[in-house]
Amino acid sequence: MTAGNPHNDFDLSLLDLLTAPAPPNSNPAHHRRDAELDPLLLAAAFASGPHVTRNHYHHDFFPPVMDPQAQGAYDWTKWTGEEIGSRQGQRKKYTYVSRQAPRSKRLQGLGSGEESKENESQQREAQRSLSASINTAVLTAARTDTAASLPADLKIKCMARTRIPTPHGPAFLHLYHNNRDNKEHLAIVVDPAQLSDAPNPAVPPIRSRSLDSVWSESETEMDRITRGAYVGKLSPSAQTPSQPLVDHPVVSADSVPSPLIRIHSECFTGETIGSMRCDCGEQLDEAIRLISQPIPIPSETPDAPPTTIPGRGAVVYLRQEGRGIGLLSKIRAYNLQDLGHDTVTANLMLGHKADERGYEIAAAILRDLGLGIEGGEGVRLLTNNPDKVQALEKEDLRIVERVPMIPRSWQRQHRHSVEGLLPSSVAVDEEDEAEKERRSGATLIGGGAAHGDDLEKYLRTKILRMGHMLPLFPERTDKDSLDDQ
Ligand SMILES: Nc1nc2c(ncn2[C@@H]2O[C@H](COP(=O)(O)OP(=O)(O)OP(=O)(O)O)[C@@H](O)[C@H]2O)c(=O)[nH]1
Repeated sequence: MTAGNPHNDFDLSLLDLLTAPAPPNSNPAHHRRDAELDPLLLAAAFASGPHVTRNHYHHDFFPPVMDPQAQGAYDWTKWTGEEIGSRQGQRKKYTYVSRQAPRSKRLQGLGSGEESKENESQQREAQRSLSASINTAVLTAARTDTAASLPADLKIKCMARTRIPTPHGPAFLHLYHNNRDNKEHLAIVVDPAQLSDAPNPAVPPIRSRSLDSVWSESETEMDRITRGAYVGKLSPSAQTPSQPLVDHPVVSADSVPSPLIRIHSECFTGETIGSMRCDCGEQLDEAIRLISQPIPIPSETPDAPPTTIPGRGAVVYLRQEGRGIGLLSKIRAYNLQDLGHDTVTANLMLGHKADERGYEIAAAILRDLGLGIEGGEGVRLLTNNPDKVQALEKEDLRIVERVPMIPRSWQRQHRHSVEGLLPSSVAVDEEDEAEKERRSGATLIGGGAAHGDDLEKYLRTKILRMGHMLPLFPERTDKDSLDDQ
Protein backbone atom coordinates (compact mmCIF):
# COMPACT_ATOMS: atom_id res chain seq x y z
CA MET A 1 0.00 0.00 0.00
CA THR A 2 2.72 2.41 0.90
CA ALA A 3 5.65 0.32 -0.27
CA GLY A 4 8.37 2.36 -1.85
CA ASN A 5 7.20 5.68 -0.44
CA PRO A 6 10.39 7.58 0.31
CA HIS A 7 8.60 9.75 2.86
CA ASN A 8 7.87 6.94 5.28
CA ASP A 9 11.04 7.25 7.28
CA PHE A 10 9.41 9.00 10.18
CA ASP A 11 11.22 9.08 13.48
CA LEU A 12 8.92 7.49 16.05
CA SER A 13 10.46 9.34 18.95
CA LEU A 14 8.54 12.36 17.68
CA LEU A 15 5.44 10.54 18.90
CA ASP A 16 6.73 10.82 22.48
CA LEU A 17 7.40 14.49 21.89
CA LEU A 18 3.85 15.01 20.69
CA THR A 19 2.25 12.91 23.41
CA ALA A 20 3.94 14.75 26.27
CA PRO A 21 1.52 15.40 29.17
CA ALA A 22 -0.90 18.21 28.41
CA PRO A 23 -0.87 21.29 30.67
CA PRO A 24 -3.56 21.17 33.39
CA ASN A 25 -6.91 22.33 32.02
CA SER A 26 -8.15 25.53 33.54
CA ASN A 27 -11.78 24.71 32.71
CA PRO A 28 -12.33 20.95 33.16
CA ALA A 29 -16.07 21.26 32.54
CA HIS A 30 -15.42 22.03 28.87
CA HIS A 31 -12.25 20.18 28.00
CA ARG A 32 -12.06 18.29 24.71
CA ARG A 33 -12.51 14.55 24.92
CA ASP A 34 -10.17 13.74 22.03
CA ALA A 35 -6.48 14.56 21.90
CA GLU A 36 -5.89 17.98 20.31
CA LEU A 37 -3.18 16.59 18.07
CA ASP A 38 -3.41 12.94 17.29
CA PRO A 39 0.24 11.86 17.06
CA LEU A 40 -0.42 8.94 14.71
CA LEU A 41 -2.25 11.15 12.19
CA LEU A 42 0.52 13.73 12.46
CA ALA A 43 3.13 11.03 11.88
CA ALA A 44 1.30 9.89 8.77
CA ALA A 45 0.96 13.48 7.52
CA PHE A 46 4.68 14.11 7.98
CA ALA A 47 5.58 10.79 6.42
CA SER A 48 3.50 11.31 3.30
CA GLY A 49 5.05 14.72 2.57
CA PRO A 50 3.32 17.83 1.23
CA HIS A 51 0.60 17.07 -1.32
CA VAL A 52 0.06 19.86 -3.81
CA THR A 53 -3.40 19.95 -5.27
CA ARG A 54 -5.54 22.84 -6.40
CA ASN A 55 -7.18 23.30 -3.03
CA HIS A 56 -4.77 21.72 -0.65
CA TYR A 57 -1.08 22.56 -0.45
CA HIS A 58 0.02 20.80 2.68
CA HIS A 59 -0.55 20.53 6.40
CA ASP A 60 1.57 22.87 8.43
CA PHE A 61 1.89 24.40 11.81
CA PHE A 62 0.72 27.97 11.94
CA PRO A 63 2.85 30.10 12.10
CA PRO A 64 4.40 28.17 9.18
CA VAL A 65 7.41 26.07 10.01
CA MET A 66 7.50 23.17 7.54
CA ASP A 67 8.33 24.85 4.25
CA PRO A 68 11.64 26.66 4.59
CA GLN A 69 10.98 28.47 1.29
CA ALA A 70 7.58 29.87 2.24
CA GLN A 71 7.50 33.58 2.99
CA GLY A 72 7.81 34.17 6.71
CA ALA A 73 8.47 30.49 7.36
CA TYR A 74 11.03 29.22 9.78
CA ASP A 75 13.69 26.83 8.51
CA TRP A 76 13.43 23.77 10.74
CA THR A 77 16.85 22.56 9.66
CA LYS A 78 18.32 25.46 11.65
CA TRP A 79 16.26 24.79 14.74
CA THR A 80 18.34 24.54 17.90
CA GLY A 81 15.66 23.66 20.38
CA GLU A 82 14.69 27.24 21.29
CA GLU A 83 11.08 28.08 20.52
CA ILE A 84 10.86 30.47 17.60
CA GLY A 85 10.01 34.01 18.57
CA SER A 86 9.19 33.14 22.15
CA ARG A 87 9.90 35.73 24.76
CA GLN A 88 11.32 34.83 28.15
CA GLY A 89 8.84 32.63 30.04
CA GLN A 90 6.22 32.71 27.26
CA ARG A 91 4.99 29.63 25.34
CA LYS A 92 4.44 30.08 21.64
CA LYS A 93 1.24 28.43 20.44
CA TYR A 94 1.17 26.48 17.17
CA THR A 95 -1.98 25.37 15.40
CA TYR A 96 -1.90 22.51 12.90
CA VAL A 97 -3.66 23.70 9.74
CA SER A 98 -4.29 22.73 6.13
CA ARG A 99 -2.98 25.38 3.71
CA GLN A 100 -3.87 26.25 0.14
CA ALA A 101 -1.08 26.50 -2.40
CA PRO A 102 0.02 29.93 -3.62
CA ARG A 103 -1.65 30.86 -6.94
CA SER A 104 1.61 30.43 -8.87
CA LYS A 105 1.86 26.80 -7.72
CA ARG A 106 -1.82 26.08 -8.32
CA LEU A 107 -1.55 27.26 -11.93
CA GLN A 108 1.55 25.17 -12.58
CA GLY A 109 -0.46 21.99 -13.17
CA LEU A 110 -2.57 23.63 -15.91
CA GLY A 111 0.22 23.95 -18.51
CA SER A 112 0.64 22.01 -21.78
CA GLY A 113 1.57 18.30 -21.77
CA GLU A 114 5.36 18.79 -21.89
CA GLU A 115 5.22 21.71 -19.50
CA SER A 116 3.13 19.88 -16.92
CA LYS A 117 5.43 16.84 -17.10
CA GLU A 118 8.35 19.14 -16.36
CA ASN A 119 6.37 20.78 -13.57
CA GLU A 120 5.51 17.37 -12.18
CA SER A 121 9.13 16.28 -12.03
CA GLN A 122 10.11 19.64 -10.50
CA GLN A 123 7.38 19.19 -7.92
CA ARG A 124 8.55 15.67 -7.14
CA GLU A 125 12.12 16.94 -6.72
CA ALA A 126 10.90 19.79 -4.49
CA GLN A 127 8.87 17.30 -2.44
CA ARG A 128 11.90 15.06 -2.03
CA SER A 129 14.13 17.85 -0.78
CA LEU A 130 11.40 19.31 1.42
CA SER A 131 10.70 15.91 2.89
CA ALA A 132 14.42 15.41 3.53
CA SER A 133 14.60 18.72 5.36
CA ILE A 134 11.51 17.82 7.43
CA ASN A 135 13.09 14.54 8.40
CA THR A 136 16.30 16.31 9.39
CA ALA A 137 14.29 18.73 11.48
CA VAL A 138 12.32 15.93 13.09
CA LEU A 139 15.49 14.07 13.96
CA THR A 140 17.00 17.20 15.49
CA ALA A 141 13.79 18.13 17.27
CA ALA A 142 13.44 14.72 18.83
CA ARG A 143 17.14 14.77 19.88
CA THR A 144 17.82 11.16 18.95
CA ASP A 145 21.09 9.51 18.07
CA THR A 146 19.61 7.61 15.13
CA ALA A 147 22.00 8.30 12.26
CA ALA A 148 20.12 6.78 9.36
CA SER A 149 16.39 6.96 8.78
CA LEU A 150 14.91 3.51 9.28
CA PRO A 151 11.41 2.44 8.25
CA ALA A 152 9.10 3.19 11.16
CA ASP A 153 7.77 0.21 13.11
CA LEU A 154 4.09 -0.09 12.39
CA LYS A 155 1.94 1.29 15.20
CA ILE A 156 -1.82 1.17 15.26
CA LYS A 157 -4.32 2.44 17.80
CA CYS A 158 -8.06 1.96 18.05
CA MET A 159 -9.35 5.51 18.49
CA ALA A 160 -13.04 4.75 18.98
CA ARG A 161 -15.62 1.97 19.00
CA THR A 162 -19.40 2.03 18.79
CA ARG A 163 -22.36 -0.33 18.41
CA ILE A 164 -23.91 -0.46 14.96
CA PRO A 165 -27.20 -2.28 14.40
CA THR A 166 -26.99 -4.04 11.02
CA PRO A 167 -29.65 -6.00 9.11
CA HIS A 168 -27.82 -9.14 10.29
CA GLY A 169 -27.56 -8.22 13.97
CA PRO A 170 -25.46 -5.91 16.14
CA ALA A 171 -21.81 -5.15 15.34
CA PHE A 172 -19.13 -2.96 16.93
CA LEU A 173 -17.40 -0.56 14.57
CA HIS A 174 -13.76 0.14 15.55
CA LEU A 175 -11.83 3.02 13.96
CA TYR A 176 -8.03 2.74 13.80
CA HIS A 177 -5.20 5.23 13.24
CA ASN A 178 -1.70 4.18 12.25
CA ASN A 179 1.70 5.72 11.52
CA ARG A 180 2.04 4.37 7.93
CA ASP A 181 -0.71 6.10 6.01
CA ASN A 182 -3.22 8.79 6.82
CA LYS A 183 -6.20 6.48 6.31
CA GLU A 184 -8.78 5.50 8.89
CA HIS A 185 -8.96 1.72 8.65
CA LEU A 186 -11.87 0.00 10.35
CA ALA A 187 -12.82 -3.24 12.05
CA ILE A 188 -16.44 -4.37 12.14
CA VAL A 189 -16.52 -6.74 15.10
CA VAL A 190 -19.45 -9.16 15.35
CA ASP A 191 -19.72 -10.39 18.93
CA PRO A 192 -23.29 -9.92 20.18
CA ALA A 193 -22.48 -11.92 23.33
CA GLN A 194 -20.91 -8.71 24.63
CA LEU A 195 -24.43 -7.29 24.87
CA SER A 196 -25.75 -10.28 26.80
CA ASP A 197 -26.42 -10.15 30.57
CA ALA A 198 -24.97 -13.65 31.01
CA PRO A 199 -22.18 -14.21 28.46
CA ASN A 200 -20.68 -17.71 28.13
CA PRO A 201 -17.43 -17.64 30.17
CA ALA A 202 -15.81 -20.19 27.80
CA VAL A 203 -16.01 -17.72 24.92
CA PRO A 204 -13.86 -14.60 25.47
CA PRO A 205 -15.11 -11.30 24.06
CA ILE A 206 -13.35 -9.79 21.02
CA ARG A 207 -11.85 -6.60 22.48
CA SER A 208 -9.26 -4.09 21.30
CA ARG A 209 -6.24 -3.86 23.57
CA SER A 210 -5.31 -0.35 22.49
CA LEU A 211 -8.88 0.89 23.03
CA ASP A 212 -9.23 -0.67 26.47
CA SER A 213 -5.86 0.63 27.69
CA VAL A 214 -5.66 3.79 29.80
CA TRP A 215 -4.51 6.66 27.58
CA SER A 216 -3.61 9.23 30.19
CA GLU A 217 -3.78 9.79 33.91
CA SER A 218 -6.24 12.61 33.41
CA GLU A 219 -8.68 10.47 31.42
CA THR A 220 -12.11 10.31 33.08
CA GLU A 221 -14.62 7.44 32.99
CA MET A 222 -16.78 9.53 30.66
CA ASP A 223 -13.78 10.03 28.32
CA ARG A 224 -13.33 6.23 28.16
CA ILE A 225 -17.01 5.58 27.59
CA THR A 226 -17.22 8.24 24.87
CA ARG A 227 -14.44 6.59 22.91
CA GLY A 228 -16.09 3.17 23.32
CA ALA A 229 -14.00 1.65 26.13
CA TYR A 230 -17.02 0.27 27.97
CA VAL A 231 -18.47 -3.17 28.59
CA GLY A 232 -22.00 -4.47 28.07
CA LYS A 233 -24.71 -2.37 26.52
CA LEU A 234 -24.53 1.38 26.87
CA SER A 235 -27.75 3.12 27.97
CA PRO A 236 -28.70 6.18 30.00
CA SER A 237 -28.73 3.92 33.07
CA ALA A 238 -25.82 1.54 32.25
CA GLN A 239 -22.29 2.88 31.73
CA THR A 240 -19.48 0.57 32.80
CA PRO A 241 -16.00 1.52 31.59
CA SER A 242 -13.81 -1.41 30.49
CA GLN A 243 -10.66 -2.48 32.29
CA PRO A 244 -7.32 -2.52 30.44
CA LEU A 245 -6.43 -5.99 29.12
CA VAL A 246 -3.07 -7.28 30.24
CA ASP A 247 -3.02 -10.16 27.78
CA HIS A 248 -5.60 -11.55 25.42
CA PRO A 249 -7.17 -14.65 26.99
CA VAL A 250 -6.02 -17.86 25.33
CA VAL A 251 -8.87 -20.08 24.18
CA SER A 252 -8.27 -23.79 23.70
CA ALA A 253 -8.67 -24.68 20.03
CA ASP A 254 -11.33 -27.33 20.60
CA SER A 255 -13.69 -25.55 23.00
CA VAL A 256 -15.43 -23.36 20.38
CA PRO A 257 -15.01 -22.99 16.59
CA SER A 258 -12.54 -20.24 15.69
CA PRO A 259 -13.98 -16.83 14.81
CA LEU A 260 -14.76 -16.08 11.16
CA ILE A 261 -12.71 -13.22 9.72
CA ARG A 262 -12.77 -11.26 6.48
CA ILE A 263 -10.21 -8.74 5.27
CA HIS A 264 -12.14 -6.48 2.92
CA SER A 265 -10.81 -3.64 0.76
CA GLU A 266 -12.75 -0.45 0.14
CA CYS A 267 -14.82 -0.25 -3.03
CA PHE A 268 -16.78 3.00 -3.30
CA THR A 269 -18.46 1.97 -6.52
CA GLY A 270 -19.64 -1.46 -5.36
CA GLU A 271 -20.46 -0.56 -1.77
CA THR A 272 -21.90 2.94 -2.02
CA ILE A 273 -23.50 3.36 -5.43
CA GLY A 274 -24.38 -0.29 -5.93
CA SER A 275 -22.14 -0.87 -8.95
CA MET A 276 -22.58 -4.31 -10.46
CA ARG A 277 -19.20 -4.26 -12.17
CA CYS A 278 -17.94 -6.16 -9.11
CA ASP A 279 -19.38 -8.08 -6.17
CA CYS A 280 -17.70 -6.00 -3.43
CA GLY A 281 -20.87 -4.52 -1.88
CA GLU A 282 -22.53 -7.90 -1.82
CA GLN A 283 -19.39 -9.54 -0.37
CA LEU A 284 -19.26 -7.07 2.49
CA ASP A 285 -22.91 -7.71 3.26
CA GLU A 286 -22.51 -11.48 2.87
CA ALA A 287 -19.44 -11.50 5.14
CA ILE A 288 -21.33 -9.74 7.95
CA ARG A 289 -24.27 -12.14 7.41
CA LEU A 290 -22.08 -15.25 7.58
CA ILE A 291 -20.12 -14.04 10.63
CA SER A 292 -23.39 -13.20 12.43
CA GLN A 293 -24.84 -16.70 12.03
CA PRO A 294 -25.11 -18.69 15.29
CA ILE A 295 -22.26 -21.20 15.64
CA PRO A 296 -23.28 -24.84 16.32
CA ILE A 297 -21.41 -26.40 19.26
CA PRO A 298 -21.10 -30.18 19.28
CA SER A 299 -22.95 -31.69 22.25
CA GLU A 300 -20.91 -33.49 24.89
CA THR A 301 -23.08 -36.63 24.96
CA PRO A 302 -24.88 -38.18 21.98
CA ASP A 303 -28.31 -37.70 23.62
CA ALA A 304 -27.85 -34.03 24.50
CA PRO A 305 -29.49 -31.60 22.08
CA PRO A 306 -27.07 -29.54 19.92
CA THR A 307 -26.44 -26.02 21.17
CA THR A 308 -25.29 -22.81 19.50
CA ILE A 309 -23.36 -19.72 20.53
CA PRO A 310 -23.83 -16.30 18.90
CA GLY A 311 -21.76 -15.67 15.76
CA ARG A 312 -18.25 -14.26 16.42
CA GLY A 313 -15.71 -12.66 14.16
CA ALA A 314 -14.74 -9.48 12.36
CA VAL A 315 -14.43 -7.75 9.02
CA VAL A 316 -11.27 -5.66 8.79
CA TYR A 317 -12.16 -2.91 6.32
CA LEU A 318 -9.02 -1.50 4.68
CA ARG A 319 -9.08 1.81 2.83
CA GLN A 320 -7.21 0.47 -0.18
CA GLU A 321 -9.67 1.39 -2.90
CA GLY A 322 -9.36 -0.31 -6.29
CA ARG A 323 -6.97 -3.04 -5.06
CA GLY A 324 -4.72 -0.25 -3.80
CA ILE A 325 -4.60 1.93 -6.96
CA GLY A 326 -7.15 4.48 -5.68
CA LEU A 327 -10.54 5.55 -6.99
CA LEU A 328 -9.19 7.86 -9.71
CA SER A 329 -7.18 5.09 -11.36
CA LYS A 330 -9.99 2.59 -10.87
CA ILE A 331 -12.41 4.87 -12.74
CA ARG A 332 -9.89 5.14 -15.59
CA ALA A 333 -9.43 1.36 -15.49
CA TYR A 334 -13.19 0.91 -15.93
CA ASN A 335 -13.07 2.92 -19.15
CA LEU A 336 -10.25 0.68 -20.41
CA GLN A 337 -12.40 -2.31 -19.42
CA ASP A 338 -15.26 -0.89 -21.50
CA LEU A 339 -12.80 -0.82 -24.41
CA GLY A 340 -12.46 -4.59 -24.01
CA HIS A 341 -9.56 -5.07 -21.57
CA ASP A 342 -10.00 -7.12 -18.40
CA THR A 343 -9.52 -5.90 -14.82
CA VAL A 344 -5.89 -7.05 -14.66
CA THR A 345 -4.77 -5.68 -18.04
CA ALA A 346 -6.50 -2.35 -17.36
CA ASN A 347 -4.43 -1.92 -14.17
CA LEU A 348 -1.22 -2.81 -16.02
CA MET A 349 -2.02 -0.38 -18.86
CA LEU A 350 -2.24 2.42 -16.30
CA GLY A 351 1.22 1.59 -14.95
CA HIS A 352 -0.09 -0.16 -11.83
CA LYS A 353 0.33 -3.71 -10.65
CA ALA A 354 -2.67 -6.05 -10.88
CA ASP A 355 -2.93 -5.75 -7.10
CA GLU A 356 -1.11 -3.14 -5.00
CA ARG A 357 -2.54 -3.98 -1.61
CA GLY A 358 -0.72 -4.75 1.64
CA TYR A 359 -2.00 -6.60 4.70
CA GLU A 360 0.41 -5.53 7.43
CA ILE A 361 -2.07 -3.07 8.93
CA ALA A 362 -4.86 -5.67 8.77
CA ALA A 363 -2.69 -8.18 10.65
CA ALA A 364 -1.83 -5.55 13.29
CA ILE A 365 -5.54 -4.75 13.75
CA LEU A 366 -6.36 -8.44 14.15
CA ARG A 367 -3.56 -8.82 16.71
CA ASP A 368 -4.93 -5.81 18.61
CA LEU A 369 -8.29 -7.61 18.71
CA GLY A 370 -6.63 -10.81 19.92
CA LEU A 371 -7.56 -12.65 16.69
CA GLY A 372 -5.22 -15.17 15.02
CA ILE A 373 -2.48 -14.56 17.59
CA GLU A 374 0.19 -17.14 18.31
CA GLY A 375 -0.91 -19.71 20.86
CA GLY A 376 -4.55 -18.64 20.41
CA GLU A 377 -7.50 -20.30 18.74
CA GLY A 378 -6.69 -19.19 15.17
CA VAL A 379 -9.14 -17.71 12.68
CA ARG A 380 -11.26 -18.99 9.81
CA LEU A 381 -10.61 -16.67 6.87
CA LEU A 382 -13.40 -15.80 4.42
CA THR A 383 -11.78 -15.36 1.02
CA ASN A 384 -11.17 -16.87 -2.40
CA ASN A 385 -7.96 -14.92 -2.85
CA PRO A 386 -4.80 -17.03 -2.43
CA ASP A 387 -2.57 -13.91 -2.24
CA LYS A 388 -4.52 -12.70 0.78
CA VAL A 389 -4.07 -16.02 2.59
CA GLN A 390 -0.35 -16.03 1.82
CA ALA A 391 0.17 -12.39 2.83
CA LEU A 392 -1.60 -12.91 6.17
CA GLU A 393 0.30 -16.10 6.93
CA LYS A 394 3.49 -14.13 6.27
CA GLU A 395 2.32 -11.74 8.99
CA ASP A 396 2.14 -14.76 11.35
CA LEU A 397 -1.65 -14.78 11.48
CA ARG A 398 -2.85 -18.23 12.54
CA ILE A 399 -5.36 -19.30 9.86
CA VAL A 400 -7.00 -22.62 10.70
CA GLU A 401 -9.42 -22.75 7.76
CA ARG A 402 -10.20 -20.89 4.52
CA VAL A 403 -13.93 -20.39 3.98
CA PRO A 404 -14.95 -19.55 0.38
CA MET A 405 -17.01 -16.48 -0.51
CA ILE A 406 -19.48 -17.72 -3.11
CA PRO A 407 -21.04 -14.84 -5.11
CA ARG A 408 -24.79 -14.74 -4.43
CA SER A 409 -25.69 -14.81 -8.10
CA TRP A 410 -23.74 -18.08 -8.38
CA GLN A 411 -25.34 -19.47 -5.21
CA ARG A 412 -28.72 -18.99 -6.88
CA GLN A 413 -27.81 -20.25 -10.34
CA HIS A 414 -25.73 -23.21 -9.21
CA ARG A 415 -27.20 -23.92 -5.77
CA HIS A 416 -26.59 -27.69 -5.76
CA SER A 417 -23.00 -27.60 -7.00
CA VAL A 418 -22.15 -24.80 -4.58
CA GLU A 419 -23.57 -26.29 -1.39
CA GLY A 420 -20.84 -28.91 -1.20
CA LEU A 421 -18.15 -26.21 -1.31
CA LEU A 422 -19.19 -24.64 1.98
CA PRO A 423 -17.76 -26.19 5.16
CA SER A 424 -20.32 -27.57 7.60
CA SER A 425 -19.44 -24.77 10.04
CA VAL A 426 -21.04 -22.27 7.62
CA ALA A 427 -24.76 -22.87 7.35
CA VAL A 428 -26.34 -22.47 3.93
CA ASP A 429 -28.95 -19.76 4.01
CA GLU A 430 -32.30 -21.57 4.10
CA GLU A 431 -34.52 -18.49 3.87
CA ASP A 432 -36.88 -18.45 0.95
CA GLU A 433 -35.80 -16.35 -2.00
CA ALA A 434 -38.20 -13.45 -1.41
CA GLU A 435 -37.18 -13.06 2.23
CA LYS A 436 -33.52 -13.22 1.22
CA GLU A 437 -34.01 -10.54 -1.43
CA ARG A 438 -35.61 -8.31 1.15
CA ARG A 439 -33.02 -8.70 3.91
CA SER A 440 -29.70 -9.29 2.25
CA GLY A 441 -27.97 -6.15 1.11
CA ALA A 442 -30.69 -4.06 2.70
CA THR A 443 -28.18 -1.25 3.15
CA LEU A 444 -27.03 -1.35 -0.47
CA ILE A 445 -28.64 0.36 -3.41
CA GLY A 446 -30.70 -2.28 -5.18
CA GLY A 447 -30.11 -4.90 -2.43
CA GLY A 448 -30.01 -8.62 -3.15
CA ALA A 449 -27.45 -10.22 -5.39
CA ALA A 450 -25.29 -8.27 -7.83
CA HIS A 451 -25.47 -9.82 -11.31
CA GLY A 452 -24.90 -9.04 -14.97
CA ASP A 453 -22.38 -9.46 -17.79
CA ASP A 454 -19.84 -7.06 -16.26
CA LEU A 455 -19.84 -9.00 -13.00
CA GLU A 456 -19.54 -12.37 -14.78
CA LYS A 457 -16.51 -11.10 -16.67
CA TYR A 458 -14.93 -9.67 -13.51
CA LEU A 459 -15.42 -12.90 -11.55
CA ARG A 460 -14.08 -15.04 -14.39
CA THR A 461 -10.95 -12.89 -14.65
CA LYS A 462 -10.37 -13.30 -10.92
CA ILE A 463 -10.47 -17.08 -11.34
CA LEU A 464 -8.55 -17.29 -14.61
CA ARG A 465 -5.93 -14.59 -14.05
CA MET A 466 -5.68 -14.07 -10.31
CA GLY A 467 -6.00 -17.69 -9.21
CA HIS A 468 -9.18 -17.16 -7.17
CA MET A 469 -10.42 -20.42 -5.78
CA LEU A 470 -13.94 -20.63 -7.19
CA PRO A 471 -15.50 -23.16 -9.58
CA LEU A 472 -15.76 -21.96 -13.19
CA PHE A 473 -19.36 -22.46 -14.33
CA PRO A 474 -20.47 -22.23 -17.99
CA GLU A 475 -20.66 -18.59 -19.06
CA ARG A 476 -24.04 -16.84 -18.72
CA THR A 477 -25.28 -13.61 -20.17
CA ASP A 478 -27.81 -11.01 -19.02
CA LYS A 479 -30.27 -12.63 -21.42
CA ASP A 480 -29.96 -16.04 -19.64
CA SER A 481 -30.72 -14.34 -16.32
CA LEU A 482 -33.81 -12.67 -17.80
CA ASP A 483 -34.97 -16.00 -19.26
CA ASP A 484 -34.77 -17.54 -15.74
CA GLN A 485 -37.20 -15.00 -14.28
N1 LIG B 1 -8.37 -1.88 -9.96
C1 LIG B 1 -9.57 -2.44 -9.83
N2 LIG B 1 -10.03 -2.68 -8.60
C2 LIG B 1 -11.24 -3.26 -8.48
C3 LIG B 1 -12.05 -3.58 -9.58
N3 LIG B 1 -13.20 -4.11 -9.12
C4 LIG B 1 -13.11 -4.13 -7.76
N4 LIG B 1 -11.92 -3.62 -7.38
C5 LIG B 1 -11.36 -3.47 -6.03
O1 LIG B 1 -11.02 -4.76 -5.56
C6 LIG B 1 -11.05 -4.74 -4.16
C7 LIG B 1 -11.92 -5.92 -3.70
O2 LIG B 1 -11.17 -6.70 -2.97
P1 LIG B 1 -11.71 -7.66 -1.79
O3 LIG B 1 -13.14 -7.39 -1.50
O4 LIG B 1 -10.75 -7.57 -0.67
O5 LIG B 1 -11.67 -9.08 -2.41
P2 LIG B 1 -10.63 -9.85 -3.28
O6 LIG B 1 -9.22 -9.53 -3.02
O7 LIG B 1 -11.08 -9.69 -4.68
O8 LIG B 1 -10.77 -11.35 -2.80
P3 LIG B 1 -11.83 -12.08 -1.92
O9 LIG B 1 -11.29 -12.01 -0.53
O10 LIG B 1 -11.88 -13.45 -2.43
O11 LIG B 1 -13.13 -11.38 -2.10
C8 LIG B 1 -11.61 -3.41 -3.72
O12 LIG B 1 -10.56 -2.55 -3.32
C9 LIG B 1 -12.27 -2.89 -5.00
O13 LIG B 1 -12.29 -1.47 -5.07
C10 LIG B 1 -11.53 -3.32 -10.89
O14 LIG B 1 -12.13 -3.62 -11.90
N5 LIG B 1 -10.29 -2.74 -10.95
